[in-house]
Amino acid sequence: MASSSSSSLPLHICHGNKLTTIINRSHAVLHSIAIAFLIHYRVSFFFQDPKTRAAPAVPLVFVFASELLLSFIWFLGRAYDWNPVYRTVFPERLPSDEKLPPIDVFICTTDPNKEPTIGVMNTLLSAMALDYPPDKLSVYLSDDGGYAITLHAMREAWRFAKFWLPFCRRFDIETRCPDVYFSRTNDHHPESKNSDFIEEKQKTKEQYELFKERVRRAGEECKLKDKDVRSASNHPSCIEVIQEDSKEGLQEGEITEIPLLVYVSREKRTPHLHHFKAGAVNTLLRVSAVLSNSPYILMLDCDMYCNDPTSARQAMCFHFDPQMSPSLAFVQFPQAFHNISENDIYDSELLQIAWPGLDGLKGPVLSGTNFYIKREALCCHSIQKGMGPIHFFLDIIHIYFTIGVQGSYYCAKQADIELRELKDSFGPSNEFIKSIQRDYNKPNLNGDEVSNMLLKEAKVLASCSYENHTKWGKEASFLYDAVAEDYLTGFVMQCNGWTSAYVAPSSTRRPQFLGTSTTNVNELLTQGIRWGAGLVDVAISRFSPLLYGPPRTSFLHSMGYAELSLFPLLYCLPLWCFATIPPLYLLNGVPLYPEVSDPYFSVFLLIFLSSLSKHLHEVLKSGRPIRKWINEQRIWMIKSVTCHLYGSLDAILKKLGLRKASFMTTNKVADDDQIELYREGKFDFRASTIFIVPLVTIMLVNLASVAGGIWRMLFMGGDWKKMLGQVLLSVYIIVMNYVVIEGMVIRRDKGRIPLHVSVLSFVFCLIFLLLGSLISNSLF
Ligand SMILES: O=c1ccn([C@@H]2O[C@H](COP(=O)(O)OP(=O)(O)O[C@H]3O[C@H](CO)[C@@H](O)[C@H](O)[C@H]3O)[C@@H](O)[C@H]2O)c(=O)[nH]1
Ligand SMILES: [Mn+2]
Repeated sequence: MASSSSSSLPLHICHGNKLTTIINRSHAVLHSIAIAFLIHYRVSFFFQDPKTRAAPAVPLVFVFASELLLSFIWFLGRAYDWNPVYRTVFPERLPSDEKLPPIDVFICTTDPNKEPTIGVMNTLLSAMALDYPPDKLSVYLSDDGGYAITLHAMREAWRFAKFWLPFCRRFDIETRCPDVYFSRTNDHHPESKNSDFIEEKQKTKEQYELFKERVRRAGEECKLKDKDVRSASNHPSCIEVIQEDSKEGLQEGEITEIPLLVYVSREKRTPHLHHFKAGAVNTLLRVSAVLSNSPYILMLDCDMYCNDPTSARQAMCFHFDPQMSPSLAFVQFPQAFHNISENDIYDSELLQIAWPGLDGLKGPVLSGTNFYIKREALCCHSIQKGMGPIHFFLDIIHIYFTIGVQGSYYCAKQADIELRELKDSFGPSNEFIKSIQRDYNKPNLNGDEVSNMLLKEAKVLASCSYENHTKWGKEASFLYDAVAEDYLTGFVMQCNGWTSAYVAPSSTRRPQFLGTSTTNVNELLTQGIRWGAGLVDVAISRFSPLLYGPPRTSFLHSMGYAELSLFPLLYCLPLWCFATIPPLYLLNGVPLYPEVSDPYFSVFLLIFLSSLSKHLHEVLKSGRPIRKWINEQRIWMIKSVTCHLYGSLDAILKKLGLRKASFMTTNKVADDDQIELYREGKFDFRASTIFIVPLVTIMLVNLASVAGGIWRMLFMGGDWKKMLGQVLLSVYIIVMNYVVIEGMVIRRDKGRIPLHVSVLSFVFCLIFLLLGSLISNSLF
């Protein structure tokens, strides 16, 4: 609990759920006992006389290893159940606007072909229209491709903002992303019948249409220009403060307060590593430090618009809490999406169990977007309490800069040493070093000398060689050691003593941010490779949570982080094993599980049902239907055997120096027939063969095994009691992934599985079963 400075009422409250915690902990105890029995059963098998064993040891080694891995990852995940907390905020209790601190908003974009410019501008406009004093808001757009269209569209967006912002403010509009607002057919605004409102709305809408048309036209012109002048991976830095070029559009005497708007395209040269989004954000961190230097930063992906304009005030409820604020690095809001269909076949709506779970331990994971972070925490990572040594150095630097050579010799010399140290960490820019100490500083950027000097400095800070031989990306700012820069940076900050908070919207509030999710198999799994690789990058790096976490952060907190970083790897191995080895032995009539009459059979069944029902409980508790549970199970299996395998491999190969890091940006453009398939709830199997072939092959292997197994029981005197475990496992796989069979043999539409993919998979399945049977028979 916290109390506001102006009243005794709390700005936010934090609550747990005792009953759920009791259920979770009891479940964990029972499940652990069952796992202990399982381990006992398997271990005693290996102590049996090899001549009298019912099954060969080799497949059982794989199966047992998989069972151990699954148990281990299950154990790590218990950290989320330990003490999940939920938070409620009361932004209306915040002190008056004058006391609110300034905020810089960072938005990243990289490729207008995958990230439509109008969408990016909508994100930008929604951020400019946040319910926050406009003079305390600065919006930066990082354009990693350096495209002329983006800069051009930004100037247009600025012009449109002169209509959009006053309209939103005057009528207190809730939906401040213009595209979403104007595409709604019914307006529930209390003044929707008021003629004044109708007129203003119509006028603003016309301006919006004009704005879109100008951007569209500019897009066509710029396409030609961009082609011959520059390339996305090779261009100089370009920084522009977008501001008034004419009085056009403004009525007599009308002044609109518009946040500072800055276009930043960092320099890119081919041999220089640019570190993708992390590199872009670090550039923004430096550039904004000399232009506005706000103590708080809101980070947004270009496809994540502000859906609740009060999110900044919600975040401030924590930053204004005197108890929490000194160590609080960031407030994270959930990643929710606007384009998810009702049946959500790709399980895009993230069930964020880890976030409240970690929030109750020390703080949730940083999710890359939708968070308000303290500049100091991001920039320096180390936590400075009161007059720590860094503050002392900074004070000396301050004296050095203010009194210069006339200062005492001692101070100057001491400052020299410290200045050199700071430059070693943060690079050679004096302006930047000064900004570390200086508070908020929004210069008047109206073409005067100061602004020219600052813009020149900003360009230096955005050059591709600026970070050479500094601590950028290594010890300060967004770290470069993993493609999941967000997860890694948040973890290291928390290991350095910072905390964080997670705020899901309460039932009466709207989601604070809404983004675009993947709506086809190819994008889903391509993104899954990057996420998988990014997380495993961390698991096998010097920051591996179980090794790096304790004693910097609690063991439970490290366990939670370890679960996230290890799950792609630790699920893909056992799932591949269960999808192939038990069915292969089922086909050959060799039991790998105890027979039905054996009491240990119930142990296996119990563990299986206990995991499923725990998951079902989580889904139902969050208010989702059973269908969500099925989707989650299915997508978990599909991702494990495809993208998480490739992602883990990618991370391992990078570690061995056999591959370079890459970041495939998600495509935010969807074509009509793809959207139609998605709305109908049909899988779009027009995806890379490397994704579909494993799925189809596994399905064929399991189908063949169940059919072969039943044949054996019926006609070859097989004992069903011994094989039931394997039959159940394969049937479960088949039932949960029925969509694959449907895509292979039933569907006739465009999104079905192409014949050649089925044929190729059939060949793989045949090879696996033949070779596998040969080997398994020779093992006896
Ligand atoms: O070289 C690059 C590559 C990407 N981006 C931007 O990074 C953002 C995220 O990229 P996207 O392709 O949309 O990836 P997602 O998988 O949707 O993003 C999720 O995963 C990322 C980590 O992989 C996080 O950084 C994001 O915040 C999180 O939303 C977008 O705004 C991009 O424009 C850059 O600025 N430069
Ligand atoms: Mn995205």
